[in-house]
Amino acid sequence: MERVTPVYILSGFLGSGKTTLLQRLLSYWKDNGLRPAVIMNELGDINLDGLLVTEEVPMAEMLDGCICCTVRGDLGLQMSELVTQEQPDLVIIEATGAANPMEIFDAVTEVSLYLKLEIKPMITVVDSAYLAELYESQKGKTYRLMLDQIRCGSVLILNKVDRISEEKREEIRELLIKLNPYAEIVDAVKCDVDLGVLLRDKLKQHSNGGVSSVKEEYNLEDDHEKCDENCKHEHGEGNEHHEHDKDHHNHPHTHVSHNHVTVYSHYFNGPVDSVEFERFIAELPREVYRGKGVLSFSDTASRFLFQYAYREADYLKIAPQGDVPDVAVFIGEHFDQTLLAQRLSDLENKQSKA
Ligand SMILES: Nc1nc2c(ncn2[C@@H]2O[C@H](COP(=O)(O)OP(=O)(O)OP(=O)(O)O)[C@@H](O)[C@H]2O)c(=O)[nH]1
Repeated sequence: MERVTPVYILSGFLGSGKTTLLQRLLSYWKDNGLRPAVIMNELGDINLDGLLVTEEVPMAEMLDGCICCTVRGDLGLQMSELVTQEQPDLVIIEATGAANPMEIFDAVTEVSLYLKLEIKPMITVVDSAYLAELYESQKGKTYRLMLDQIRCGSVLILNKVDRISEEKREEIRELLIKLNPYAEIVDAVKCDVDLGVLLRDKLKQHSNGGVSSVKEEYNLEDDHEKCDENCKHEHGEGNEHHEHDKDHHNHPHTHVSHNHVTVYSHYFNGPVDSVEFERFIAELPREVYRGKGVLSFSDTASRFLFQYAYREADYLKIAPQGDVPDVAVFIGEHFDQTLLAQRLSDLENKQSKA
């Protein structure tokens, strides 16, 4: 009998903790004798999150665009290569934090028309601190996207509760219940949740979902028009996304646009001073809400994976395999990319003169 491959989808805003959860899920499945495969989608042209996934996990990359619109057409090919060549026990898709969740469901459902897939209900990771802030003003595209991601999740991981008060946590929990009364809500720090319970009980009840049943269950409107609008915008005149050189080693600065979302990648010519870089990160404009990269610092021998999410920075020592350039990717809404480029070039120049 032809095997059916379960597909899990991880949704959640940029920097909410999807990769953190992915790492936990992969170890859990491995400990339980299963062989998962991963599809990673990144808005930028480099897969930095993939550096955190061990080499034995088969992985397909969908870079330089969003699974819900610009690179949507690649999903079928990536999925079919993974499923036929690797024959994994399951596939997990980490969408970009900017992805419209209904469009991801639609894209996976299209693929399931010709590949035997069991589409598992969506897991949405919620950045409780960021949501708490946006809830105050209750406006903006980021806020609306977060709400859509919450409405589509069957399990909502209320992550980063270490960053909010007990009182706020209750407020946000109530908001989640109001937005999505069907979902299981699990509070977490660093997505540390009981995965046995999550996968065995909480996700089981909605399995065999797929886009139509999820839509019926949650009474969701079809968002196609909205996405088409995004796509038109992306393919419109003057969009650098289709013009830039795919070979990042020859092209130091790239930028794409996911409607309101701006991505800027900076490839470094050499090491920079760690203190100066930390200062640069601390002074990032508020419109930049996500940053990640691999860096060599002139004042330390190691290389670092740096993370910046909702004004919190984190540096992890790494020794990446293969040819990984020094790069920093910044994601935000309408921020001034030339200013960032200038400041980073200044850091590089200062270093080369030192
Ligand atoms: N304070 C705090 N930080 C967290 C928590 N969970 C994750 N982080 C940090 O948040 C940053 C982003 O986490 P990721 O797991 O990479 O987030 P993501 O959703 O995969 O990010 P994108 O792929 O860019 O959308 C990292 O520096 C994590 O260490 C948490 O519960 N509390």
